[in-house]
Amino acid sequence: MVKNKQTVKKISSSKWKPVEISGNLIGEAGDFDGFAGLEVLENYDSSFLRNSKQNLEFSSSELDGDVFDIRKRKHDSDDEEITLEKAPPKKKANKKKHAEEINDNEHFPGKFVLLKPSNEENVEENSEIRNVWNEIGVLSDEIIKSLTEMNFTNPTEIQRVSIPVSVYGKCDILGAAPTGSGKTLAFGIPIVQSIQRILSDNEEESDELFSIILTPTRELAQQIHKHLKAIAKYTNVTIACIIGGLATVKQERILKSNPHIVIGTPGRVWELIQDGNEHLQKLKTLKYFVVDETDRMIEKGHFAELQEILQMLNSSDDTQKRQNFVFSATLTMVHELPEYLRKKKKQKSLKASKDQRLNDFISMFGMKNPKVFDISSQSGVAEKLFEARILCSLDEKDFYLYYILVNYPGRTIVFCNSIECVKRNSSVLSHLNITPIVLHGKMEQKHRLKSLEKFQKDENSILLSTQVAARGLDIPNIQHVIHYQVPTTGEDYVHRSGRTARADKEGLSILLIEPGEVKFFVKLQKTLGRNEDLPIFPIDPRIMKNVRDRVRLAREIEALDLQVRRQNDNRNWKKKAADDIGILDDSDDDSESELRTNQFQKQSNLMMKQKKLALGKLLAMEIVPNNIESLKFPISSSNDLVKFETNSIETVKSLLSSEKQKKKNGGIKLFRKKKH
Ligand SMILES: Nc1ncnc2c1ncn2[C@@H]1O[C@H](COP(=O)(O)OP(=O)(O)OP(=O)(O)O)[C@@H](O)[C@H]1O
Repeated sequence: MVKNKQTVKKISSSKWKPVEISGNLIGEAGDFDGFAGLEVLENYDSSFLRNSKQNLEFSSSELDGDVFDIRKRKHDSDDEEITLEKAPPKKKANKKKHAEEINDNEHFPGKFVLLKPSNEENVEENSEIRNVWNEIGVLSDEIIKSLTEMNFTNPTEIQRVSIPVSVYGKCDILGAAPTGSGKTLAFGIPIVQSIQRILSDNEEESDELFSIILTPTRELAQQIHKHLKAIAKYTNVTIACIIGGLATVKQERILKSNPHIVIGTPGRVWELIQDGNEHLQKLKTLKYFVVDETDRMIEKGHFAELQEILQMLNSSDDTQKRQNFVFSATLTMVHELPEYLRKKKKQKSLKASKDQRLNDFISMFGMKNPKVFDISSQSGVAEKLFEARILCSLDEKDFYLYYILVNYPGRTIVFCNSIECVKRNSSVLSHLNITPIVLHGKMEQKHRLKSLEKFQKDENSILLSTQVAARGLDIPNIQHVIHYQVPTTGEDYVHRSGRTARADKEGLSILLIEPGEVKFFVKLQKTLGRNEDLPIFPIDPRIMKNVRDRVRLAREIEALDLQVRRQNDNRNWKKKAADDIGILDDSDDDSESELRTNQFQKQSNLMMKQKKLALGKLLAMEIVPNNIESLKFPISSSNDLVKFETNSIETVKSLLSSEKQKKKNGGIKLFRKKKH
């Protein structure tokens, strides 16, 4: 009967208690075809399985034999069996309220049972969703209730594989999964559930600091705060957000209420620790530590404070009890090491291997029992992301940007590499009656938040942003991401593009490349391990003529506007300087220059007025000529005829299908990323 005895490590009886496991778990138990119950049992947290009387009776009787066949009971046709030591007889459980009677000898004969907090009233109404989520482990009713409310009927892939190991195994987790694949809840659910469990064990209210979650941007911290509050809505787990740019006093007040989870940016968290904040001093006994977007967090600019926090954490005696979560879409992306790490490691090679990279994280975070889940796609980007590019001169970038924005409505983010570029594009687009929302790191925090709020309200809004919006932001239904400039690293490209095509939706990323940026594009493709070019986004030349006329006028207006602004600034500066040192501004030279300035301004204003009038006329006309839909246009890459589509994703799809057809016929390469 027992065929696989030797494949199972003996588990000491003192550690063994029953767990109901349905569905597959991922771990190291390769011998069991992905069924990782054993790994879980080896590492499980004993507090998780405090038994009620009924459970004890059940477990004792069920384990009253030397062989316990988890697998057979799940899959009757399988003949593989698993040997476990029998459970020792137990004393009666003392906290009955905590142990829900989900084990039922009749319904689950022979199943191990995991105990969890009870909330009977929700059981029925959520049973369907519960069943699906229970495939990966038993979540509390309160969490199931939240998931139901959020309409999250299934765990995502990263949640499915990592939650059981986090919850049962209490392992440190290194998780790499595509953008928009639900990594937040992959660490959020286990943490909230574990704290909920501890709290219900302790009957009294707890003022412990259980978890700190660090993120690279303030907006991301706030988003995670909102997300975790939603999942913890029906639990008594309390969560606070501590970020820079907001009043410290207010945040200190929040910390006085001793939240169980603190989410924040490393700068502000470290500042408050240094200021001796009482609650944050409990950091040394932290149970769950998360560094989201970890690869970004170890880059210059964030690393200093994170390192301080890590030093404090790792110097504690309780380090071994801490569970660490390290997540990013680009965690395992092999890239050039930052210079300071290279120096530290005295490494000549610019590239770190994937293993080296993971080992760096493991030692940096003092992980003792790490499990790696790398489910990132081969192409590095989200599964449903369509990608395209446009190669053009620097001067033409504005034309193509406007072309896309005006022809393809839908929520769009345009990424620029600098604040200056964001400001300049914002001015040009405003003259074209497109009012983009602006976001960059030099804006006041409250304006940053307002920008994001505004962006989320209008389904056709356009956000012009620097890198600050690249990571983690989860804004629903973003149709396009336009890279106005080529991002300087593969990671930046993946994260920027990842603002669209989230949570199983389709999205499109378009790169605008000028000749000077080709080298960056090639580097980026290399980092992403690609050897095929991206498809060229089809541009209808019949529309381009109108686009050029409009954009040229808008740029001329912008240039005049800029000159006038500069002159005004200059005049104000001179006046202020004269006032400051008490000089009267009435010399002949000064009045002559003043006269010249006034004259120039008058002329500029007049020209501006004329140009605005001309532009107004153009803007009042249709940009897409009549009957355009009925006539196809040739695309520059192949001279094939393409139909003008009003949906950008459909445009790329139809292009891809014709490329595919050609490839079938032995023609050119197919550019679309391959599924792995
Ligand atoms: N199980 C689920 N079912 C449906 N939607 C989900 C599920 N889990 C998370 N989501 C939703 O998917 C979206 C993306 O999740 P999340 O922001 O956690 O992605 P991410 O993997 O962290 O992305 P990024 O790498 O860009 O930070 C969110 O809107 C989230 O609410």
